[in-house]
Amino acid sequence: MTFDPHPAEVVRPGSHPPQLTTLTRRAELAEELGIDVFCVMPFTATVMAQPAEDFVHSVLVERLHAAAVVVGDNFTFGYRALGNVEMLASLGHKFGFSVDAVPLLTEHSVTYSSTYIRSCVDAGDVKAAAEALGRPHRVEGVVVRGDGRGRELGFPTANVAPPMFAAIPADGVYAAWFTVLGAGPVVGQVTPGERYPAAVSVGSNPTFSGRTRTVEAFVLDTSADLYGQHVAVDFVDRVRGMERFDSIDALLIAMGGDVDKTRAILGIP
Ligand SMILES: Cc1cc2nc3c(=O)[nH]c(=O)nc-3n(C[C@H](O)[C@H](O)[C@H](O)COP(=O)(O)O)c2cc1C
Ligand SMILES: Nc1ncnc2c1ncn2[C@@H]1O[C@H](COP(=O)(O)OP(=O)(O)O)[C@@H](O)[C@H]1O
Repeated sequence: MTFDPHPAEVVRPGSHPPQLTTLTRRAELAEELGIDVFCVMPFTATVMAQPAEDFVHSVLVERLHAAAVVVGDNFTFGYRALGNVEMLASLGHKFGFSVDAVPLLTEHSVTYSSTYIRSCVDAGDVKAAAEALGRPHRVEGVVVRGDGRGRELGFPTANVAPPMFAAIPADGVYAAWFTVLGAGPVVGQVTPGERYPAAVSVGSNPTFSGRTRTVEAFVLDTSADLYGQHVAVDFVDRVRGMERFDSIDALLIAMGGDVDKTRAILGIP
C-alpha cells in the first residue's frame, strides 16, 4: 500500500518533496517483487486528521481485512504521526493481524532512507543513490523539442521533460541507460523496452547562456526520432560538473571525453 500524493505535500502544502519514483513506477517495481495487488490510498486532509487507531480500524481492518502487516521499523502514521510500530502491534493483537517491523538497511554506517537517497540525488551522487536503491535512480518523461542545436554539434540530445517535482540529479554530466517506454513505434534504430547507453547532461547549457534547466540524453551509437516518446533515464554514475566553455570547440572536446568515460563506466566497447 502506498499514499498519493506524498503525505508531506498535504501536511506541509508547498513543501514539494522531490519525488524518487512516479506512482506507476512504484507499481511496476512492486509487480517485479511478485506483489499481486498494489493499493493507492489518496492522502487527503481527512486522512491526515484521522487518529492512528481510526486509520487501522477503518483501512486495515474493515477495508483490507489485513492478516499480516509489514512496515519499516521507523513507520509512523495517523494524526500528527502519533501511531508507531508499538501501537500498530497492540492494535494488531486486538484486531487479529500480525505486525512485522523490518529494520532499515544500514551499510557503511549509513541508514538507507528516502531522505538519504534524495540527498544523494540532489548532490549528484547517483552512484550512492543506486547503491541504496538497489537499482539506478530513474527520471522519466516525454521527449520535447530543445533549441535544435545538438544535431549541428554532432551530439543530438533527447530533451526529457520530467514530471513536476521529480528528483533530478545536480547539474552535471552522467553515464546512464536510456529506454523508450511503452510500445512505440519508434522511427529509427531504437527498439522500445531495450536499454541504450547514453551520456546525459543536466543543467541550463551555460556555454550558450541557456535559461531553462534541462535533462538531455545523447544516446550512443544510434539514431532515431525520439520526439514525443515516453522515455526513462537510469542514472549510473557522475562524469563531471556542468561547465561554461569559452568556445564550442572546447565543449565538443569535453563531450567527446564524456562519451569515452560513459563507455568505460557502463562497460561497453
Ligand atoms: C555529454 C554532454 C555534456 C554536456 N556538457 C555541457 C557543458 O559542460 N556545458 C554546457 O554548456 N552544455 C553542455 N552540454 C549541453 C549542450 O550544450 C547541449 O546538448 C546543446 O546545447 C544542445 O542543446 P539542444 O538539445 O537544446 O539543441 C552537454 C551535453 C552532453 C550530451
Ligand atoms: N543518438 C541520438 N540521441 C538523442 N537524440 C537523437 C539521437 N539520434 C537522433 N535523435 C533525435 O534528435 C533529437 C535531438 O536533436 P537536437 O538537435 O538536440 O534537437 P533538440 O534541441 O530539439 O533536442 C532527439 O529528440 C531525437 O529525436
